[in-house]
Amino acid sequence: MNIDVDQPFPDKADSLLSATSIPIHPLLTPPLDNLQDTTFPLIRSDDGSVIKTTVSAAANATTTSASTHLFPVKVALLPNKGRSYIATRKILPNELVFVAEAYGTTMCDPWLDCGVCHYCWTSIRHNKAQIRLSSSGTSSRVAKKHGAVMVFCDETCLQLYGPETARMICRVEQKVRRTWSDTIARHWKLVWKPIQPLQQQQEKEGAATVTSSTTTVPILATPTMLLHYPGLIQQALLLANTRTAVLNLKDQDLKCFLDCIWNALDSLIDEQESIISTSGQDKGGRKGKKLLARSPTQIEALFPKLAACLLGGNNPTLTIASKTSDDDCEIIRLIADVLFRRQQDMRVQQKLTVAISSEQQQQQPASIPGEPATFVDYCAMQSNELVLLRQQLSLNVSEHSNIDDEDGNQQLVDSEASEQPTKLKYSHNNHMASWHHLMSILPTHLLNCFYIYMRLRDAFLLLKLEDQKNQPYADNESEDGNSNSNDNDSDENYDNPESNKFTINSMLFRTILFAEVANSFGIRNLSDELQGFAVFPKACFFNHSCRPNIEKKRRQGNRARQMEYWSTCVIEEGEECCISYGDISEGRQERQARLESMYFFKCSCSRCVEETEA
Ligand SMILES: C[S@@+](CC[C@H](N)C(=O)[O-])C[C@H]1O[C@@H](n2cnc3c(N)ncnc32)[C@H](O)[C@@H]1O
Repeated sequence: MNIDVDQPFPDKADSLLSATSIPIHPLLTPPLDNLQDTTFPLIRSDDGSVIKTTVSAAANATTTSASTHLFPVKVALLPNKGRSYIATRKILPNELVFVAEAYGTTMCDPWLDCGVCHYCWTSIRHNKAQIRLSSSGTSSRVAKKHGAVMVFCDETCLQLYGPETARMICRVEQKVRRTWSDTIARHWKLVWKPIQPLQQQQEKEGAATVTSSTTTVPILATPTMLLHYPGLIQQALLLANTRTAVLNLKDQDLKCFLDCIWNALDSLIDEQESIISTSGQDKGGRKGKKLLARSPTQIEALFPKLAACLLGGNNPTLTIASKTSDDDCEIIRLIADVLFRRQQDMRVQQKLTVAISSEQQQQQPASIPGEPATFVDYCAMQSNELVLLRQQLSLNVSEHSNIDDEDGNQQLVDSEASEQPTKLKYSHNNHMASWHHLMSILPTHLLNCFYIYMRLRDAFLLLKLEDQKNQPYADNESEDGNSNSNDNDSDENYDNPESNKFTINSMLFRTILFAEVANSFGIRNLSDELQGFAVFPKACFFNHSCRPNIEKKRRQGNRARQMEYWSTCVIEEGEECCISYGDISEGRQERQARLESMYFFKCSCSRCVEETEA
């Protein structure tokens, strides 16, 4: 697999954080208080109890910046393995070398309301604090059974988790869990309103070309036009129009191909959403007047209809009123959790920017090991989007070989794809034919990602409308219905701040989703049952070894949201510190096959190298 592990997403982090000015809820990120009452290094006896505390001179000397120097590991770049933790000094057996805090977490459905705390994942014994939203208004049996509920040991755990985040996740869940209505969606007519005809725009701005790493591709649209779906669909098809061609794309081109498709999907969704929310413009054509011309039932049917129209024809497993999949809800909860925590980070960042002068800011280290993770750390994790797509494509490229011609040459199934840009006439139907061709060459897993994204966008739209209904322009409209606002008002002035929290685009969605893939840790109880999963961005630099020298353990009590990393043997200074990703008792071939299919890499640990040589 040819993914560039040395250059994952980090460059995106800053732009994602600053991209929007979404208001955020209060800071509720728990402090890593364990660091204050723990002296390092800890030495653990064989039975697990801490028997000896020897504080090294180096650790003693650094009393100022809490965790910076406490952990005897640092991130280094290793050949063929990307980033990894290495020891900064000799580590003795049974030392606690690292503690990581979970950032995004989600509970598996069966555990939602069965006495496991959403914050610390331990069984709730005594008190119980709950965030529960009424399940009224939803006809889903699943929603009625579970409702939208999150339970916590007590107020402390709830506060540490964040009551606002919990409430918002419950609201999202409630919307996601309702069944999409087949009947209403069937009668709902989508209105396709091109923002600007393609040909007109091209004539005005002239055609251009872009050089990808393999080919020179004519750009069918200028940068402004790239925001609209016809140009994006054409662009993607010019890069690859068969499964084999997609599989053969170099990483950079494959990313470009995916960007085009996701942006086209965004454009198609945005167009429909904007028709719904701006069709009631006032006489002056003022933007942002959310006078809804559609009935709530029609609005509810928008996304089911869109999903059927954009994905249905090519995904036999998808029907309009697809049953709520528990798996979908689990990942949606995780994405919502990360999204809302990102907003907390933005609040903190804003505060920091005010409090710290720019000179001081330059002195701040980018990321301190052991400090609570932020969205920037989340983005720094390796994204597995490309490698996952390649895996899924190669799995079923042979099943769909009829899409390629007999010689394996690329075949333009859709005649429009071969047309010259200047001859193109704007026709929504033509573009939809190209779109459906694109969908037909993508693996089902990617269509499912689109589906999850649409369910999330749908839930967010409904929540925004719900909030708007509760606060209908009270501040902006006088009794006679005329606006009191001046012309400089931005769109945001019409929005309720709460609604602004329900904002996502495909870039953010992909960043969160594909960093989670193969980077999250399963959360298990003492009986080894999977309760949920969580992402520990700072622990994600522990590479795998089939002969690990680090063992991970969940902390106990209400620190169970933290993961501890203990040495299992002597680790010399500069040596790589590795955990094992799952079972290592199998033979070499089984181990390697599992690692490749689950984590997308060929293991190059010392044991695998030795066994291969032998
Ligand atoms: C959780 S990440 C670990 C951090 C990663 N090295 C990075 O730079 O972000 C897992 C990825 O690290 C690489 N990796 C981990 N263990 C490895 C090993 N034993 N051999 C080769 N690559 C490994 C693989 O690319 C794998 O997908």
